[in-house]
Amino acid sequence: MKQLVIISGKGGTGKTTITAAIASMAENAIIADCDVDAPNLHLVLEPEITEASDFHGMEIAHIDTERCTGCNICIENCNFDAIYTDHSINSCKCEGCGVCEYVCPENAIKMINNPSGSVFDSMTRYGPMVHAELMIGEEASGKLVTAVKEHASSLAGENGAELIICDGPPGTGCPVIAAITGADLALIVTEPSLSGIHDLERIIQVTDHFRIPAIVCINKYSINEENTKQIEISCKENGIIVAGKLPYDTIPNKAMIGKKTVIEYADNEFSENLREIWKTVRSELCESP
Ligand SMILES: Nc1ncnc2c1ncn2[C@@H]1O[C@H](COP(=O)(O)OP(=O)(O)OP(=O)(O)O)[C@@H](O)[C@H]1O
Ligand code: SF4
Ligand code: SF4
Repeated sequence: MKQLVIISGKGGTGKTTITAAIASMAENAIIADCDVDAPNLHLVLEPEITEASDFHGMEIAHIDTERCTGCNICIENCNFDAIYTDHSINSCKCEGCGVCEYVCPENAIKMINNPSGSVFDSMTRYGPMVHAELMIGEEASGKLVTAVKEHASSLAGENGAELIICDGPPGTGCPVIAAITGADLALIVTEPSLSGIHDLERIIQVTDHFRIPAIVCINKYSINEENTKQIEISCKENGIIVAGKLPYDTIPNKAMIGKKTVIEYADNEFSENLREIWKTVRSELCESP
């Protein structure tokens, strides 16, 4: 079984548009929305949830009021002002450091699991999908990405799937690292804006560092053909394959509004370009060790 992750560095370059299109062309695949901070693949693929499970990001403190003598040592030692004067915990402020549990002379504090999101196993018209949501204000999205990928792997095992397609998060931080971990290939969707080029360089440093083979797709290339050329030259110099280019077009927006993938929405040059990109991605996946 192979794992493809679609990432970009810069947000809004078209990862989800391209992931949804690939999901509609791939066969025998599991789709995983690893953009857990701002998931939107479900808007196009309209999954029906078959199972929901709680996600516990990090532990937070809990005070047993029966044991507590009110000495305030915990309040004095909490660096996050997370303990109220009535010795209850502000769950939004608690960082789960465990200092209060350590200093409490009455052993009145325990660290407990804090539900901070959900993972959903679902079914779409293109096969099983895993997605997730974080509760408002919750962090630990890297751990939630890992949970989504674990669910996707076990669904892949149950269904005998040959491929997991992960829509990755933007950026280069912890959630991205969680998303690319174990991937056989990263498809980097970039755009020829200055920030797109800058973030392309940064995300390639990340994939290089973790030794994940990467190829590039230049989306919205027509917004700046000079910069597009620059990206192509730089990829060539660095031995990175450019799987294809897509022009700026109204099709992706119209398709998204109609809850369709670009492949479902249009049968024209734009969708043909996407089919060619998928062919290249598939052959690179087959060649990955
Ligand atoms: N080739 C294109 N031409 C014009 N608009 C496009 C093109 N590709 C994508 N878009 C539009 O750009 C916007 C962002 O696309 P999309 O949501 O796929 O990006 P993303 O990288 O997944 O974003 P995020 O970082 O927020 O997850 C959407 O409105 C989409 O319709
Ligand atoms: S340190 Fe322990 S006993 Fe003291 S106020 Fe905090 S919870 Fe209560
Ligand atoms: S676990 Fe850390 S952050 Fe949370 S209440 Fe205790 S001392 Fe404060």
